Amino acid sequence: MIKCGTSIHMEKPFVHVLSSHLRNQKCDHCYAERELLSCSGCRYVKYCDKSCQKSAWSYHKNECINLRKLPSGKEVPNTARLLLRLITKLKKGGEQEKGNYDKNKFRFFKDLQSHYSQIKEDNKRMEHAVSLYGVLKGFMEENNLPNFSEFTGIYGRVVVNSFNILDGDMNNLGTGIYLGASTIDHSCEPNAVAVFSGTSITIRTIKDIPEFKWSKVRICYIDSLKSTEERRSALLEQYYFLCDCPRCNSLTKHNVLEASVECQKCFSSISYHKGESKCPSCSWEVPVDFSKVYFEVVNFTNEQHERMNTIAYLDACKVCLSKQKDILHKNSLLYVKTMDLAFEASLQLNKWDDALSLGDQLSDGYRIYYGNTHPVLGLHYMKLGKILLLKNEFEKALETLEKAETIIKITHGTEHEFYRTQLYRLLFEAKSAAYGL
Ligand SMILES: C[S@@+](CC[C@H](N)C(=O)[O-])C[C@H]1O[C@@H](n2cnc3c(N)ncnc32)[C@H](O)[C@@H]1O
Repeated sequence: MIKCGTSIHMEKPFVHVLSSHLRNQKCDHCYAERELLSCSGCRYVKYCDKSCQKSAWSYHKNECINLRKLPSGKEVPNTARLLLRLITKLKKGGEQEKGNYDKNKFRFFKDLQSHYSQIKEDNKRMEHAVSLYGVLKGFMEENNLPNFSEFTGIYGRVVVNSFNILDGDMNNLGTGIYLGASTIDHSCEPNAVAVFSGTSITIRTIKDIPEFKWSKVRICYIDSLKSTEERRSALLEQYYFLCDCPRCNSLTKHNVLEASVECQKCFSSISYHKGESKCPSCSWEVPVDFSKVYFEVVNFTNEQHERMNTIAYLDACKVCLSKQKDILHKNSLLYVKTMDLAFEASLQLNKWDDALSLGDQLSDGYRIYYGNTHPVLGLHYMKLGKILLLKNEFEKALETLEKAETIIKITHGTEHEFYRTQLYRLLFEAKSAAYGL
């Protein structure tokens, strides 16, 4: 038995690339945020010190020559840089590099799934591949560039096996390929999670795994705050498989709650979208004319969510929430998604009272859709704890931060920098203030 909160795999990236929007803030090699020195060759990438620059030279040297020619202010797409590094590495012996995922089990880059035939049939992906091939042609000598068919195989392996490299706060920092970790399949009800220290990946169990086998480890490839239909179509579109995990397959509590309405007598959930029209708890019957107002609310909310694709507006969220009141159940997906947007918007506006009341309810929604031991839930409690500290509500802050600690100890571990620096500091502050130390 492997207990939850165990690190079962650690690995450095086979290749990685820092997102270009962060190149003036973070070291291109270790992703640390310090004072940076530009590479004297290209002036495009920056490092925190000479040692990082030296370590990065093996994969930067080739791109450096090309980045020098780049007109100032022009950016190279992240995937193009990743591919450039990858192709160069494969040419220089990387094909023989093994990525272990167990003591005696390993894979080479060629062993990664490419979904070659599906990619060839996928117009969107083929357009992307053609445009990246064009960028690389401008960057590489022709004899170093694989032919287009070989390139499509490499491109397929990249899109199917890449990990988003995240910081402790779950902000996206870059993209990496990890040969060993890429063996792990997906489940919408995962038993493991990937966390990062700089560019290194760690896979940690978030549930106990009896009779541990690698083939039983599952991480979640996508955001869980989605309906079964949305998750399945995202996985099919991006990874070319139809998910048949327990959450997708059965009538689990999420499945029932996804599109549920609120019983107007006892506030239980009624799985209206799935055809239920009677409250399973008190037998209250949904009125016949209910569907008109239900679909009006659902359509209105969906339109607003689409408008808030890049930025959430607190006022718009509040209008949605007031329309949803007494119609959608508090744990229905659309309600939770609206709360999620409203919470983010209130943080952006420093509206702490709004954030606290939204955040409290949102915790329950997160527990349902992300599960009890997910980094998103741990970070959420941390955000609430910080606000409570700001508002001098020290005892509540401590209680909330302890909830964060219980989760982050499992998902990140106490050795993770995020725990040691950020969470530990907040806990110390809350304890000192709560006990008057
Ligand atoms: C990163 S790879 C995972 C390892 C892969 N199974 C392998 O053997 O290389 C991602 C691919 O694995 C397959 N896969 C992952 N999770 C799956 C699941 N739950 N059901 C079916 N196929 C899955 C899909 O083909 C997907 O594109």
